[in-house]
Amino acid sequence: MSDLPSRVSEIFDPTLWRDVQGFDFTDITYHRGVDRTGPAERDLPVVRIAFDRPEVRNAFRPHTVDELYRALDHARMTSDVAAVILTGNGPSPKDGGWAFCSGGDQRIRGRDGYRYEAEGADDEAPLEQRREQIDPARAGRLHILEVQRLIRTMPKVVIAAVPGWAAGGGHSLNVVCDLSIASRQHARFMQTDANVGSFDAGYGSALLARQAGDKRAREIFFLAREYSAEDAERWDVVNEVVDHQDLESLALQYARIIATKSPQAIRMLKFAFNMVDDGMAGQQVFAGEATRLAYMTDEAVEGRDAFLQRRDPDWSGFPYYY
Ligand SMILES: CC(C)(COP(=O)(O)OP(=O)(O)OC[C@H]1O[C@@H](n2cnc3c(N)ncnc32)[C@H](O)[C@@H]1OP(=O)(O)O)[C@@H](O)C(=O)NCCC(=O)NCCSC(=O)c1cc(O)c2ccccc2c1O
Repeated sequence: MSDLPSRVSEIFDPTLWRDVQGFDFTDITYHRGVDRTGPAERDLPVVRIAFDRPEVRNAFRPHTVDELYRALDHARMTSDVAAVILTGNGPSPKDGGWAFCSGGDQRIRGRDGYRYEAEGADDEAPLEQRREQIDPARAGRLHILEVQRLIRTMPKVVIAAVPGWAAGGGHSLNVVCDLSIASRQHARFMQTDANVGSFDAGYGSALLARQAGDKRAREIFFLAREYSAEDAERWDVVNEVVDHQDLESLALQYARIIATKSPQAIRMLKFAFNMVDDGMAGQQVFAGEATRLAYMTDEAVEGRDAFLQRRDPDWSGFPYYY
């Protein structure tokens, strides 16, 4: 039996998870679901990835985004993982506030994007000192957009479990996830981009308009008003609202149900849902999986074998289906 992981969040149940080895993350946590009820511990087909900067409402800096990308990409390439839960640890040790993610860390935003801090920088330092800690050799980044694309194109279902604030770039991350569950007591939503002179003019706005409708999406961005979990459910920004204590268990339940379905059917469906909005890039992702299916057929094997055996392919056994 593996050791129980530490309780990274007040609503995290350590008996249901193990640490994923091989990573030394500072800004996120990464766990694999486990079933410890039987005689032998068994991995479950789900991982949990969480922002772990609760003292700043889980705002992300470039380093956070690097870690998030690595964990998601690892989950993408782990062939017995069906679903990913993306959430935020909490509450804040400073004031007890909960957050999913409050977007880019405004303290290290430069004119070219969000800036890396030098090795060993003090995360508790006051604002002026933080600016001095910025690494001048590294360009500013906006690569949360790369994370959005990874969530969108990974052949697994990504479930946002929103325990508190989803604001700015954190609001957009919720929009990009395949499914969302929100805490009745603590989840709050606000699209603050325009307050701080930023704008997610990609998925964060266009996909929101698909989900909530065009007028509502404009309202959410233009007025930047706080809205509740119940509003989010009514406006199709989340799938379900649940009591705070039950948030993670419901997310896990979603993931376990998804894992009972055909992996092939789930990835074809995810990419089919995306395709109409993702243009030729969406077609490419869907088509890649269609090619994989084709490779599994005798017809495609005949094409390959004929080439390798230096003969003409014999297609006679393969009708022109209609
Ligand atoms: C999220 C809030 C509405 C929560 O309000 P609340 O009153 O509950 O909490 P506080 O405001 O007191 O916050 C507690 C504590 O956390 C610090 N903090 C919160 N958010 C951030 C943040 N984003 N960056 C840095 N620090 C943050 C806050 O200062 C307090 O610290 P103390 O030291 O005082 O304790 C509210 O906090 C809020 O509105 N936050 C800001 C939300 C925001 O505007 N986010 C940025 C939007 S822009 C963005 O995210 C973005 C990023 C990208 O990379 C993009 C890339 C490409 C296109 C667009 C992008 C984009 O839009």
